[in-house]
Amino acid sequence: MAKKKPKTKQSSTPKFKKPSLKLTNQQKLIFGSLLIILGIILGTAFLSYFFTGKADQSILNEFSTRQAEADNWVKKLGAYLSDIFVYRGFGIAAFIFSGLLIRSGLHVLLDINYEKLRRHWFWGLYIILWFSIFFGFFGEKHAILGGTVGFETNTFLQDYIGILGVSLLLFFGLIVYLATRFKITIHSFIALFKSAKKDISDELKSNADDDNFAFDNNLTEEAEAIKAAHLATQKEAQQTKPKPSTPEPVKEPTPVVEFEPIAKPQPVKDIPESSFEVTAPKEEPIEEAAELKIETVEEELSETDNLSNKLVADFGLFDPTLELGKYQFPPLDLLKKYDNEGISINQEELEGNKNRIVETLNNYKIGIASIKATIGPTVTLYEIVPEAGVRISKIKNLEDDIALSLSALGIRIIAPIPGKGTIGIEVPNKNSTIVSMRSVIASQKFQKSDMQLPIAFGKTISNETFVVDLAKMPHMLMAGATGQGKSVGLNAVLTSLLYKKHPAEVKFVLVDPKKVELTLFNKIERHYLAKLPDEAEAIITDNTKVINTLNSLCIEMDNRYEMLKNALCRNIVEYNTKFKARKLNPNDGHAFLPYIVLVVDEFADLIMTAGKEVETPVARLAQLARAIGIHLIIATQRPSVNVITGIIKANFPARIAFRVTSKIDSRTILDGSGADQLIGRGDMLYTQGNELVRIQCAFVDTPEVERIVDFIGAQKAFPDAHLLPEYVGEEGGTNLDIDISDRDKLFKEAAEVIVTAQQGSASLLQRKLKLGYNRAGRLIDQLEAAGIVGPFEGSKARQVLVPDFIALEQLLENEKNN
Ligand SMILES: Nc1ncnc2c1ncn2[C@@H]1O[C@H](COP(=O)(O)OP(=O)(O)OP(=O)(O)O)[C@@H](O)[C@H]1O
Repeated sequence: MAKKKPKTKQSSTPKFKKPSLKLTNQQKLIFGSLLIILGIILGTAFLSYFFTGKADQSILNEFSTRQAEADNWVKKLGAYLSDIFVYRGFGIAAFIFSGLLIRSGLHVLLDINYEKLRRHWFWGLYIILWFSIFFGFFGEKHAILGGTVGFETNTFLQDYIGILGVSLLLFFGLIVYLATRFKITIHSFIALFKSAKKDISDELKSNADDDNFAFDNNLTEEAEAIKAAHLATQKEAQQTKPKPSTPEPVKEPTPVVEFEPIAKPQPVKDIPESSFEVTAPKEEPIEEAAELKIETVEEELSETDNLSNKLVADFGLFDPTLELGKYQFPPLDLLKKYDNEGISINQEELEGNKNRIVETLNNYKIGIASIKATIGPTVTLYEIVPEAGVRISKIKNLEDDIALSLSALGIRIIAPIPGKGTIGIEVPNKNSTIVSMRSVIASQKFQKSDMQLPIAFGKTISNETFVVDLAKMPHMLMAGATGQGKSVGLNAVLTSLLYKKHPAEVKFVLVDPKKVELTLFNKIERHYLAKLPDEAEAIITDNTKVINTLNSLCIEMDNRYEMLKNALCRNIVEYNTKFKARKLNPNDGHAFLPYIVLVVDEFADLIMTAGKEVETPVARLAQLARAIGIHLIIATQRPSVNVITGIIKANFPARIAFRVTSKIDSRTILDGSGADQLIGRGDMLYTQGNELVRIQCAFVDTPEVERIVDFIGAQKAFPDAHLLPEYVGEEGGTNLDIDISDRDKLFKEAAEVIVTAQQGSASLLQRKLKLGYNRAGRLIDQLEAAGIVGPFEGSKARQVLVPDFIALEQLLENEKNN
């Protein structure tokens, strides 16, 4: 705000301003329609000139004589204007003037961006001149084609550079036009030839899908080239091998929608002064300010936008689901209906419980002003308003007494209920009802949700379906003693995503040390799972492989951040939207990014066996991965502090607790008690940092999951699971042919340190070069790859294979020459 520009203009360029912006709506209507009418008059006159031009020649000198009559459809004015624009001017290219006028009228009428209009005029005049000079070649016989300007300019140029020179000049002009206007590059031509070659071979192989080809034939050349690149990258992104047959089903082109430029963050210096001026809050209405700001940003973006708009107009938005275009989501029928679904109210039980609560509280001299019951699937919430003057802590302390009087497990007192001003007592129902997965998936709330990664967990105490967005959580910690519903909870999460997300949009990395819980999902490996390259199984059951996978996810995260940075996007949603709008070129390394959900079923086991090696990448992912679409779900039976360490806890704001056995466990997971008072069988507490919500988790049984994965597994899949980046562990040792260009900047210095000390240890590098362990370790790997140190020898330092500096210099020199 403080930076808002004072009214004084700086001495710099009083640049070409846009005065017409201030037209009122009435003025816009008048001026816009005038321009359109002028354009039509001009077009009609020009057209008529081709038929009546000769006849009208005689009256050109009698413009002021009223009796002289012209044959032109727009009479004397038409004849006169046509003579100037067509005959004396630019020949048939003069029609472009009429087009430009009509376009200008539309811009004024519809208040479309004026900057764009300026460009249209510029390029319009450029084309007029180009065509006029080009047709000047035929000027002697057909003067009307190029007009006098075209003919004269052409012959003038010919006098100096000859026919060949003029032709080459025109060709150059064409290249300038295509390259500047449509951003055509030599690569697009190459891609075009490649795609044309591929098209021909495809056509030879199968003549099917006439529609697609008909559509393809309509494509402009450069658009086709980029489409080819898009399709190629789409496949690459899915790590597919080239498929021999079956041409991709191409979507119907969608109608062009007037584009809305996405405001990119701009370096301050690039924003012209005017945009600061208009954002001054007091002086300008908000819409006006926004409009102008968009314009200035657009100036920069316009060329890319032009191309992407054109591509979108030609092919529609990029559709990541196209490769599995015929994929069908699992139908609801695969999920089971339960008989005891739906809440049945047992009036007697309600009354009984109410009376007992009132009695117990009365026994302790606590009066109640009112009491109200809300019946949920497993528990009923009694909300009481105590009489004035009753201390809340007094009621809270009576938890055990109330439990005793009600002779029920799992009583929880919420005092007070946040935001309600009442005290809640949750009492389990005698006959709990099952919340079926089917009912929550079928709910409007889930079906209509527009969340990125919606998860239908179950139902709240007021019997509402509870749907949350995993993308917003952004990571989830799940704890619960054995047999309390964790695995069912994980299945509910996965099922929700399977019902809502296309295989191209989300990928799971499943870690299941118990080896049984998630095995079922093997069937959808090529649809939904992600794995390390060269791994046979996508579901990870071996702890050492988990470490590699986690590190590989870290690499994926870094790669994605790089892509986002290059695309000037802040998160995956912006990035994917931009990619779909074809504003990001796959040739620049861009690709559609699916969400990645990492599910670890037994985290305690992992931490016990691998400790820091697991904790570090998990913490790193949890801290950083939210913006780039990697989300973690970690489940554990033992929510003790050495499993859920401080750093992990701090980065998992969303927590789910099923029943745990002790208050301490409850505190570890929820930062408070409550989980120890749950009744099990899917009864859970959910928190996302603030209040606790009690939920009955939806029940999805193994046969149901089996039916779903069978249904998906039977459909056409990607050729392989989604491949994560390769990660070579410290003991990996196999992938030592590290590229010279990928070497650490300190490689040479490190080599000198090692050779001087004749001792190949990472800790030496850490000390001498002041490096972290990871970087020092990487350097040692690179030194091994270069043959400067020997292989890993356990606790001993590695052998140094280069005796002195001179040998080292020689070795490095030789490397360069190879
Ligand atoms: N939401 C639910 N509704 C009804 N019953 C449930 C629900 N969740 C779990 N159960 C019951 O509890 C049993 C155990 O659940 P589950 O296998 O999910 O436990 P778990 O916490 O994963 O145990 P473990 O850690 O030993 O694998 C289920 O077989 C089922 O009978």
